[in-house]
Amino acid sequence: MLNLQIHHTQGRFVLDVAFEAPGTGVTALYGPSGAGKTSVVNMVAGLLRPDTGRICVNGLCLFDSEQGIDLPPEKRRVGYVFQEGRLFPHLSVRSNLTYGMRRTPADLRFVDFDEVVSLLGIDHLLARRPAGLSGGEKQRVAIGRALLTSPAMLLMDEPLASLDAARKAEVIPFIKKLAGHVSIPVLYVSHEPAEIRALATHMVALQDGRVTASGTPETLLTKDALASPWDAAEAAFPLAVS
Ligand SMILES: Nc1ncnc2c1ncn2[C@@H]1O[C@H](COP(=O)(O)OP(=O)(O)OP(=O)(O)O)[C@@H](O)[C@H]1O
Repeated sequence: MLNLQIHHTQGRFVLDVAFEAPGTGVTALYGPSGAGKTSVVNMVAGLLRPDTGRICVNGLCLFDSEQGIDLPPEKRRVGYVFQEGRLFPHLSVRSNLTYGMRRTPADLRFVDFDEVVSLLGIDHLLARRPAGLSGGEKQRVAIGRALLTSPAMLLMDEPLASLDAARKAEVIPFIKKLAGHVSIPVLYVSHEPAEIRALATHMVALQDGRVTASGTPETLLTKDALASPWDAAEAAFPLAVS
């Protein structure tokens, strides 16, 4: 189970978020630009410190302001996949993959190199450098690198945002397969309903720094349940720029 309850003020933006999500499978963090999705993910990763609150993953507390717990990022055992992969350009795909694995103590490793390479279909890419990969291939390698640290949780912040529709369709089945393969929670930021329907078993909708809904994509991604705040925001945008 992921239990999160945070309060944080950054500039004029107030984040007041609380939700529970399953301890395995993909939970989508859904909402329009500026809702606070990346801030939440960065707080789980330990890159941003909430003013107050509590963040626990499957019984391990990463942050608890009342108890004075604030684990540094390297102690949180969280794998992070960013929008644009951020692979090391000077290293081969194999060395990119083994980078995090080598930094994880042997007794904490539960993910096997060959297993991940086969799961993500990247065996034929191992000798190449990132510059010689397509966008979809780069993201599959970035996912493999994060997974090979044997994380207690995987954070994915719009990992498909830089890809076109065909590349997205190529990567989604791999993410789905890996989420079914490992028993850790995956927190997946997206503002695309189709992506969420394809991948997530649970979703949390954010708007203006608050949770507006939490439940299954099937129940929440209906026009009545979620469309109105989005439609209103999107309808206002063209007026604002005209
Ligand atoms: N360091 C900061 N100081 C002040 N405000 C900030 C800071 N970082 C983020 N914000 C504000 O916090 C709000 C939430 O930002 P965040 O990046 O978490 O949203 P998001 O939902 O991930 O958006 P997007 O989908 O565009 O990435 C925004 O209004 C942003 O301008």
